[in-house]
Amino acid sequence: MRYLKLFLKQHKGRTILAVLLLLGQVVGTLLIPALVANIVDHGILLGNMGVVLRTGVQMLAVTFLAAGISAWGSWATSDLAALFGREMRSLLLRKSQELSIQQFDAVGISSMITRTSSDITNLQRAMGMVLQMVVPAPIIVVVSIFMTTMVSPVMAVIQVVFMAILLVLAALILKKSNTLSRSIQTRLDRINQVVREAVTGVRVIRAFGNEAYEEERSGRAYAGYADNMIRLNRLFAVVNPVVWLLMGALMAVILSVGGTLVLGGNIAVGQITAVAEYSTLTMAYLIMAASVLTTLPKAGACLQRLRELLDTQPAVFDANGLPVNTSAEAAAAVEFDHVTFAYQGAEEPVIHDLSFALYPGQTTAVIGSTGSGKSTLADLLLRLHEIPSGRIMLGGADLRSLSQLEVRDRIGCVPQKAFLFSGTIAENLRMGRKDATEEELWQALSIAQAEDFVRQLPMGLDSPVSQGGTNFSGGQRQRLSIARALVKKADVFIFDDSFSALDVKTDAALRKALHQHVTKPAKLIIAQRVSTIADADQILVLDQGRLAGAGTHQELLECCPTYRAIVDSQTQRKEA
Ligand SMILES: Nc1ncnc2c1ncn2[C@@H]1O[C@H](COP(=O)(O)OP(=O)(O)OP(=O)(O)O)[C@@H](O)[C@H]1O
Repeated sequence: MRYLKLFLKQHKGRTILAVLLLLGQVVGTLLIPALVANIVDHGILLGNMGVVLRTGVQMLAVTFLAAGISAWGSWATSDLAALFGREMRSLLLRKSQELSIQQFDAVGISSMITRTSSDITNLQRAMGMVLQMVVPAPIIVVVSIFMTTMVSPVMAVIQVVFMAILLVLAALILKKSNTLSRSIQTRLDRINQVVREAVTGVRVIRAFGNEAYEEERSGRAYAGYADNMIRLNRLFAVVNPVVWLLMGALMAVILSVGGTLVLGGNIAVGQITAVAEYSTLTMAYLIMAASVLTTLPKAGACLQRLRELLDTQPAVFDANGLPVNTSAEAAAAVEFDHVTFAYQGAEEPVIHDLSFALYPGQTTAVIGSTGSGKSTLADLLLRLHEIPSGRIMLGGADLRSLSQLEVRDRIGCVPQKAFLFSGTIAENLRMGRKDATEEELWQALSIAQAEDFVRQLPMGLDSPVSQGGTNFSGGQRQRLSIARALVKKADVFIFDDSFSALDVKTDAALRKALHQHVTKPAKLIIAQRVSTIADADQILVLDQGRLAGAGTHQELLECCPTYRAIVDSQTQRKEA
């Protein structure tokens, strides 16, 4: 609700305009029955043609005016609702960028997509309908009851009784639909998840002949959703007949009582017509309002899911105002100082008391068995997680005293999974630096050993990249993602297992080019292949998050059993 209130406050002008237009529409609607009573009682019954014509023209004018205002009102409310949707989506996107990787993973990609698409669409729709159908209802009800009381208090009581029955019915349905509506969005999350997995994992599914299992799994997700929807629709299926029944009954009672009053000479015929119209109007607006209200639990559940996310405090945040404690004599580009880190819920830290430094112009390699914490190390340097103990210095400044933007601006990273965005090659390369010239892009491609294949593409730098970069091979994707990082003018480059999809020759050529052309920044190469890292200035050997050794290839061969074991395992594999 807070976000809704905030939005309405921020867009006070538009909100007031929408409400005023709705009021205009209501006034127009309420004027018609009064004019009808006038035309019947003072025109038709008295045979006064002048009144009939004048009132007829007035009715036409009011109808046209009300229709115009109503159209403008609908446009204004739809506009407001669309703006609300847009702002909520922006807020959500901003928040998803602020959350730490662990917090993001806890929400899940599928749920994030459902929240950004379906949840906000539901809210947007609900907002438009509330403004158009719920807000006018109380005014119509009050004015109708007042006007009916003026004609006959008995008929006003009849109106109130029928309204009460309708409201009780709506409340019962609302209560029942509440639980169902809440679980629908969660089931939609599940559908999103299975469909996403089935689509992105289509190759694996086919390779393993798992189509039947996937079909069964998605079938279960669809059935769960459909089951809930069917139950909800069944509930609403009784609403229409009951409503028509109530309307019919109300008309019958109003006309019978009204007829008796006319025959008794207590009221005029036209007044019954007006009361009948007021009753129809009131019931119609109440029904519309009630039908909107029945959708509110679903919108409420959506709002709750969005609030959960928007209210989450990012685990990693910028320490605004903290002095940047740069030590002037810092020689290291990066320094890990007794860093320990554990994932949430894990019993053991994944990084234990780790200390090392990266120096400008030097290449540091990290090697270790799978799961030894190599990628986590890179993530910590990018400040994707907050460290509970120790400190990481970037250019002599504690990472925590720098803004996340600055940290990521000074680091060029090639993640383990080469991911490209849909667009063109040039657009992907310019992600790190918008103003990079074509010459700089070609230079980065050349170092990344990607120049040849890009030059062979008919559209060169403007060649299209499909979502995730699936129109390129694994090795091409990796080289493009290396080039993308190199376009950035960074102090530190991280290559997280980025050479694994390259053949040994390309791997060697790439490292040679890096050595020749990327001379000033510090380079951190995470790798599995000893051949990739053997010529590094410094090699760090990780073993279950602990530093098992540090030194050059030769030094480690002599004094680090873990490194020797890795080297032996790879040489034996080659010999075998
Ligand atoms: N988001 C996460 N939540 C919980 N545990 C995680 C998460 N990411 C990694 N881990 C755990 O942390 C440990 C280290 O993972 P990490 O990815 O850093 O290893 P790695 O050395 O890079 O492995 P690989 O060479 O296979 O890429 C693993 O045991 C892994 O299960």
